[in-house]
Parts: sequence; structure tokens; C-alpha cells
Amino acid sequence: MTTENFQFTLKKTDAGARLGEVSMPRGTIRTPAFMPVGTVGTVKAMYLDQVRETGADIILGNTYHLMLRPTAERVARLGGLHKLIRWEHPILTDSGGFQVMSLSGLRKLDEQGVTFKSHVDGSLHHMSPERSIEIQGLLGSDIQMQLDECVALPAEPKEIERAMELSLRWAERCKVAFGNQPGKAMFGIVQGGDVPALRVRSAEELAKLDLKGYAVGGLAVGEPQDVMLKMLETTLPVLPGEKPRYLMGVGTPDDILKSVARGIDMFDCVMPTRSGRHGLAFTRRGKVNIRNARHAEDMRPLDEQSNCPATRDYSRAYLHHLVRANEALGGMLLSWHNLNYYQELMQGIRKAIAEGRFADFMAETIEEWARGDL
Ligand SMILES: Nc1nc2c(CCNCC3CCCC3)c3[nH]c(NCCc4ccccc4)nc3cc2c(=O)[nH]1
Repeated sequence: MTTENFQFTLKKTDAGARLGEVSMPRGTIRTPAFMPVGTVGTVKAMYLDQVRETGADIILGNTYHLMLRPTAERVARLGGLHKLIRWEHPILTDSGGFQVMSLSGLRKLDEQGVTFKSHVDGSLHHMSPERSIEIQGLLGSDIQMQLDECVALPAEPKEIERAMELSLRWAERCKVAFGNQPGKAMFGIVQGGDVPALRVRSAEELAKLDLKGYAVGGLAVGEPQDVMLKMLETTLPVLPGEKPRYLMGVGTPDDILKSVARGIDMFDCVMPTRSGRHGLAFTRRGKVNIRNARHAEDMRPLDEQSNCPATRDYSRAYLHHLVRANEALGGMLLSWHNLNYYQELMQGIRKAIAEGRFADFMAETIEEWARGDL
């Protein structure tokens, strides 16, 4: 069902886990949702028809890369990102700040925004909160993220506080710049590092802005899993329950299960595609490093029970050979398999919540991983 507005419906809760739907003009996102990362206008090594077939309702675009090449203005002239990459379902774009910190030679960060050198051609760029929202608008993004400052952990509490307060001021400027775009949304991003009091203040102030959704940022940046989960337990109760919550950059299947249990609705991570390209397969029995010699003559597929061709039809011996030979098809098949595995996990999570048995599903799934590969 398409709607002219952005609408989140909470359908069921099971302990802390939530089953929901985000309805937008371009389609509906079933939550809890995993959002594959499309970096430079493509989910690497995949056709977007395959990405859709695995069950993805939404993908991520990469503001930082696209603003440098082919530039947001060119994407707009070409009809927007959806038309250019042939993906007519929702697209979420990050604001680019995180990618600047991690990818480019950051030159300056001040009240106005970030100044950085392009890792493509060394040209100088300045990105303010307003420019980030303008770029995401030119791309045609359906869910746009505020510009924020994410601090790597461990960090001094004073530094974490400074970045959190800056991000709050940038959230207000992004809200003004975004204006009123029916059918689209701008999400705020909670910061505050591993300091509970700062997390609470960030979430409280963002909640006052009455945004359409809230991301939890500043995590999966080097902290142990238990610290990440503790920050979720601190932050989520302060956010409005009727709005979607998006945990940025997370994560492994184990991270996802434990974060769903605490009330997260949306996830994104490069893990399934990046590790697939490096020969790592996620399975119901844990991770399989297909480069390992033990697979060299194993004619079994990764999982004959799957409905995904990459998982059901290709032998481990062939995948082993392709990855060892560094053949493109190896990364293609493992990316396809891993994305399908992640979507099967999300489907299992949604079904378990619907049936009121999420706690059992989580325990059984984690236990099966621990049993190790067949
Ligand atoms: N704006 C913003 N973005 C963050 C991101 C990027 C999320 N993916 C964006 C996509 C859009 C385009 C590219 C990515 C994060 N990613 C991670 N961890 C990734 C950890 C990881 C690293 C490598 C492999 C696997 C996991 N923490 C994040 C925190 C923030 C944050 O506070 N603010």
C-alpha cells in the first residue's frame, strides 16, 4: 500500500522486540529491516534485481562518494538516483560526515561543517548541515540523515560531549533545511559515545524536534558489544516509541539479534557484501571461510535448504576455487549468498515476533551458530 506520507506502524511487540512497517510513496519497509549498503550507486558485485529478490525493501546510497563523483548536481540532471541506478524502492542516504571522517583527509571541522579533501582527486570540499541536506535532496533520497559528528571510542567524555552538542545544533539546522517534504523523512542521530548521561540528553533534545525517525549513531566504532548494547538500553527508552529506530553500521547477525531484542527497527552494514568479497560466508551454523583448504573438494552447497541460487546451486569446492583464483564470480556469489542470509535472518526475526516467540528464536539461532559448520 503506498501512501503520500511517511508513516511508521508498530504492529506488534514481543518483550523488547518490535514488528513494524514504514510506508512511503516508493514502497513499504518491513521492520526489523536490514538495509544493504549501495556505495557508489551500486550494491557492490550485485544486480539490484538480485538485491530485491533477496528480500531487501530499501538500500543505502552513499552521499560522500556520490557528491564527489558523479556529483549530486549531475545525478539530479540525470533524473535522480532511483532512475539512474534503476531502483524504484526507498533509498536512505547517510549525511556524509561519518564517511568524511573515515575516508578522506579531514581538513577542518567547526560550527559551520566539515572541510575535506576528496579522496578521488584531492579537490577541497566544504559540507555544512544545509549542504548535506541539499545533496541528499538532489540525489532524491527518501530518508535523509542529519549531518553529525561521530567520535571513535574510546574518547574523553569532554570530547564526546562537544561532538554530541554540535550534532544537536546541526540536527536543528538540518530540520530547517529539510523543510516540509511529504513522503520523505529526515532522521536525527543520537550521539553521546559510551556516556549514559550524554546519550540521554542527546535523545531527549532530538525527541523535542519531533522528527520522523531516529538513528542511534556513535556506536560500532570500536567499543565492545556489551557497551554498545548498554548504550541501546540507555538510549531507546528516551526515544518516542511510535517512531522508527535505526542503529547505524550494525552489524553481525549476533549484533542484530541482540539489538532487535532492545528495540531497534532498522540496520545497515557493509559486512555481508564486504566479507562476501573476501570469501567469508554467513550460514545458520556460523561463519565459513571458503578460502580454507577443507572446502577444496567439498561438493555440498552452502545450504541446500535455501531458495537462493548462490546458496543452493554452487558447491563449496567451486566457491573455494573462485575465491582462491580471485575470480569476480566468487565475490558475486558470496555477496549474493550473504545478503540472502541476512534477509532470511530478518524474515525469521519478523516471523518470530509476530508469533510471540522472539526470545526462543534468538536463543535457538545463537545456539545453532555455536554448533559450527557442518
Ligand atoms: N552519520 C553517521 N553514520 C554512521 C555510520 C555509517 C553507517 N553506514 C552508512 C552507509 C552509507 C554509505 C556507506 C555506509 C556508522 N557505521 C558504524 N560502524 C560500521 C562498523 C563496520 C565497519 C566495517 C565493516 C563492518 C562494520 N558506526 C557508525 C556510526 C555513524 C554515525 O554516528 N553517524
